[in-house]
Amino acid sequence: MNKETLQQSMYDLIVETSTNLPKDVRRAIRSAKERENAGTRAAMSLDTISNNVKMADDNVSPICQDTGLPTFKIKTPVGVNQLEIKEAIYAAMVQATKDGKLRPNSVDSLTGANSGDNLGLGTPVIKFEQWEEDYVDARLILKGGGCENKNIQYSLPCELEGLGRAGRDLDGIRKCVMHSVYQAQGQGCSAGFIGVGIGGDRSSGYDLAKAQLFRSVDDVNPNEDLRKLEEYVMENANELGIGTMGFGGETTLLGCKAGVMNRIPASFFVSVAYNCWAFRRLGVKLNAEGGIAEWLYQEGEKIDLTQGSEAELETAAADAGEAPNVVTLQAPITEEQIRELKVGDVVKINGRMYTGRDAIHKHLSDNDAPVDLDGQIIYHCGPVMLKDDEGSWHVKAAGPTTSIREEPYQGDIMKRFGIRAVIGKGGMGPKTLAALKEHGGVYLNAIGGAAQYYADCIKGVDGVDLMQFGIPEAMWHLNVEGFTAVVTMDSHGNSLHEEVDKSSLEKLAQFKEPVFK
Ligand SMILES: O=C(O)C[C@H](O)C(=O)O
Ligand code: SF4
Repeated sequence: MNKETLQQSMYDLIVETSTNLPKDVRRAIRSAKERENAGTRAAMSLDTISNNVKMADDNVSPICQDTGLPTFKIKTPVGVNQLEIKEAIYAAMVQATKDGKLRPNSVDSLTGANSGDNLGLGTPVIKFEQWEEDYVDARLILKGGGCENKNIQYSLPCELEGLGRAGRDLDGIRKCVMHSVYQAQGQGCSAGFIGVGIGGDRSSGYDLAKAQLFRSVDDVNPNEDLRKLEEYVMENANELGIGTMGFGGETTLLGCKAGVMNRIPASFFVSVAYNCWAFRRLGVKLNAEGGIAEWLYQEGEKIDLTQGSEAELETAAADAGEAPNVVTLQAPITEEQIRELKVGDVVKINGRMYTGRDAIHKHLSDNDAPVDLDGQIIYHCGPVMLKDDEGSWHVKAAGPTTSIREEPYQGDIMKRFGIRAVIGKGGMGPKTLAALKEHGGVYLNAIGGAAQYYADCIKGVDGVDLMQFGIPEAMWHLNVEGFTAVVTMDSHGNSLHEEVDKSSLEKLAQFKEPVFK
């Protein structure tokens, strides 16, 4: 294979995967849109997601700012030099990072240092397999961290909330899979896709689960039992009412694929890999020179998800038929302004906000803030940023990150620094809810994965602090216009997340009775 050609193919695979949602995934999202009633929060979120998918495609920019842990699966004929392919992938990763198609995402687990180019111990993941065909098949998945954190592994038999005993049989497996969807709530940017691995050990079980994510969304499982399981889960998981982003709604799951392998007598694992709606996985067949001969997962027409969608965030109703209260906020915000906000209100933000995620929250818990945060807004976000030749920073992608990781710190930090609003996704827990009430704060849920949509609202980067934490973790000072999010936790003790969790658990309990005997 020609070195340059191969490297270009790997680069194209990375860029396409990051920026262009596959056709099978688009089909699944379109069906979800068709099921949601116009005017609901779920329909509104799906419209934002649809716009975002189109913007990413048009701008050739990341669909979601979290370009994940890139995982390559490569099948090679006997005699092909796998080391050459590895080198080409490494070089393509570095280039794609420089070009803002990937976020620098490889972090030293002990020191926290970001390698800056996506290379490092264990990153990217490249798995090779030999096969009898005479061409190379290269596939890539960019699976982000929020959904990865919602993966779950069950060891049968076990007791499950809502569902009771899950035994060592197909019905026990069914219960685990239903539970896996419930426990993810909106935090993995639902509606999601799940890969289920039945059997194996703890590591091969997860590998099998993840391998299912390389199946086409609309294929049919050739194993009769697994086909029934997949169909059952698709039909019933959507009854849980978790909905897009966990806002409640008709579609919670967009795909379910299960695979099976043998186990040893003592172990019986059911492993579930959860993937967000931003299901970025593509593949190519290579020719003898290393050029792209064919793209995979691209059968059928390419759906423009924005076609036929009209609802905008601000016109969407909190409940069908009822227009939401739309409030414009500009920092510094007063306690009175915050106390007026209620769950379901739509907020449009103009002016300044500061990004802060994991490293910043830990830092602020025992250090002073680099800026005055009194009355200010914190955005849980790790953007993709590029510096131009003049040294100015530009936002390439900037959606929210999962807020629950900041639960141990958030309440204390808000009170200590006088922060009035935090924006993120997936909601937060009781400690933050109590702090919002006591201090007069609000939690705003942005649409997870809508990184282009939000990047477009950011009109300028006014500064940056704590760059030592790396690009995704630094505190960026952003100037925004019309940045839209929904109040999901208010200062009166109300939490939409708590409500949806409670009602979905009640619904989960309806699936307690045996189905597969
Ligand atoms: O790291 C991020 O930017 C987001 C992450 O994928 C998440 O879902 O929390
Ligand atoms: S922010 Fe949401 S859409 Fe993006 S990688 Fe994380 S889970 Fe996926």
